[in-house]
Amino acid sequence: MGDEVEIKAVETLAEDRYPLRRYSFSHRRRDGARQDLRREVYAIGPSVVVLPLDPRRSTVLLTRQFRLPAQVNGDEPRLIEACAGNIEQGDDPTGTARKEAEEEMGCALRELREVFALYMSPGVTAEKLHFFIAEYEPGERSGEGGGLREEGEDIEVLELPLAEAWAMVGRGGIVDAKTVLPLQHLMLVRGPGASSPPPPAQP
Ligand SMILES: Nc1nc2c(ncn2[C@@H]2O[C@H](COP(=O)(O)OP(=O)(O)O[C@H]3O[C@H](CO)[C@@H](O)[C@H](O)[C@@H]3O)[C@@H](O)[C@H]2O)c(=O)[nH]1
Ligand SMILES: [Mg+2]
Repeated sequence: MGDEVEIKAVETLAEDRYPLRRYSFSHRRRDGARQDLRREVYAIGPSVVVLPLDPRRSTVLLTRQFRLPAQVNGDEPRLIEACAGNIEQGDDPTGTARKEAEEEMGCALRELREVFALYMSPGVTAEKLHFFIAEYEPGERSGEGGGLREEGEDIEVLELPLAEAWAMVGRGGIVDAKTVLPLQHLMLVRGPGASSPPPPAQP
């Protein structure tokens, strides 16, 4: 990078859950000219996304929770999502994936495998998401899930056949990118799996 980017000033515009910072900087354009710019960055640290799969029945565990930005947009606000959470200082991605799966879905994870780490909105936020595929057993629950009530979480747990979850993406029933990506990954690497739907089961 060399002298391509020079940060000149950083202001914190807001600091509640995460800091919102304004950077004044100059950078070198491809034609060699220097340009001064100001950009705001929502300084969210790394997070995890975890999609648990029962490989025998080809089902996945998902969550449903209220999301204010969808409400503000006039969309259905109770979004179906893969379990996700921010990595707290001192924690690592794998530990956070296990903790979030327990808190949000009451799910004890077996095999846990990171498949990719992606920026979801790099024009706006520094947040990078570590995506995990995990395995779970339908009978093994560590708790009720639901999230942390004291933090305002009210999370419903859904168990769906992978093929049905993927069909919902096509119908617009799943509109969250961090959920579509691991579902698509599973469809690519293993296909829909079990051909007959599993019996209804509470995860
Ligand atoms: N006080 C306060 N609390 C907040 C705010 N926003 C969220 N929270 C609380 O902070 C916790 C966030 O829970 P996580 O499980 O860590 O995050 P998430 O809401 O599931 O969102 C995850 O996915 C997003 C992508 O879709 C990510 O952008 C996000 O960083 C995180 O990884 C929840 O208890 C929520 O109520 C806020 O503005 N103020
Ligand atoms: Mg969460």
